[in-house]
Amino acid sequence: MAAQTPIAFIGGGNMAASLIGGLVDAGWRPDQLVVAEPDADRRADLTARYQVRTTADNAEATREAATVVLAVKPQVMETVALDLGPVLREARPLVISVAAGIPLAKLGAWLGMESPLVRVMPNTPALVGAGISALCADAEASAEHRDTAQAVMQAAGEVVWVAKEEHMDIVTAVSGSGPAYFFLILEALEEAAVAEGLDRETARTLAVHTAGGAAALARETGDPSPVLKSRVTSPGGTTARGLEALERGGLRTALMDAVAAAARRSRELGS
Ligand SMILES: NC(=O)C1=CN([C@@H]2O[C@H](COP(=O)(O)OP(=O)(O)OC[C@H]3O[C@@H](n4cnc5c(N)ncnc54)[C@H](OP(=O)(O)O)[C@@H]3O)[C@@H](O)[C@H]2O)C=CC1
Ligand SMILES: O=C(O)[C@@H]1CCC=N1
Repeated sequence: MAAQTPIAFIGGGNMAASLIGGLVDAGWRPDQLVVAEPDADRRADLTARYQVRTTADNAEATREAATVVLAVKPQVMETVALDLGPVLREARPLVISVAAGIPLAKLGAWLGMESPLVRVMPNTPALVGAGISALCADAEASAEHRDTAQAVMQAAGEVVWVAKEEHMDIVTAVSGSGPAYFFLILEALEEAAVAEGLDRETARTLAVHTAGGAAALARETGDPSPVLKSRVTSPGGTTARGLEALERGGLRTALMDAVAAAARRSRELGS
């Protein structure tokens, strides 16, 4: 049967919704997307927000698709993949998994097919076209499959290819989970400003624009982080005192621990 719906999402949770929002914003027509999701409220919400078609039936969504994005939790991936295997083996769409930790070989064994499979680690800024996705594919994936996966993910932001699949656990800990680290910093900065006497709206505006501005400066100049940091830090000034307090408080070590812990969890999810 000819593929009528280019992309089916299996699982319509937070990550799928972020990708769908990014794709629709980037010009994908809602009728090119279908979402299989067990929760009726969630299905209604996705249709209301993005006008995409939804179904509770994973196999039905899969049969129509040229590309299938597996966006369920790693803990339910085995069940979902074992169920969908026969349909996927017959329809032969490109399968993209966004699940943390699950290696391609394991997914392939559950599905009963080795290829075409692409493993992707996206992040939620995909919703506003500002995501970054790391991709890796097995040796069997053709250039066409890689190009298709890249085109889908590029609609939601930047992409990087990762040569060694084992590095996907580190990617997950840095850019997959990373938005949450920055949101924690934003939350703390906002609270601190309010505690010092600023109104909340002004505090939030300052915190969000400062984070966005710092990221834009790093991206557009390409200058190393220590150099950018030193340009903010006037000798004997305010920033030096602030940075001293952050180092004393262990922010650097805490971030290193966070990435190590998240990468460890990714490996656990895949074992
Ligand atoms: N959130 C993020 O920032 C990122 C997440 N990911 C990956 O994306 C995947 C989804 O994560 P996330 O969106 O956060 O999780 P969510 O729980 O928000 O989404 C998963 C969705 O899948 C649904 N679901 C459960 N069982 C099935 C099933 N058998 N068939 C179809 N759908 C099902 C869930 O429904 P119900 O709630 O009713 O169980 C839920 O709506 C994970 O593998 C995660 O590792 C990757 C990168 C970033
Ligand atoms: O928290 C998680 O497990 C997922 C993977 C990366 C971001 N969210």
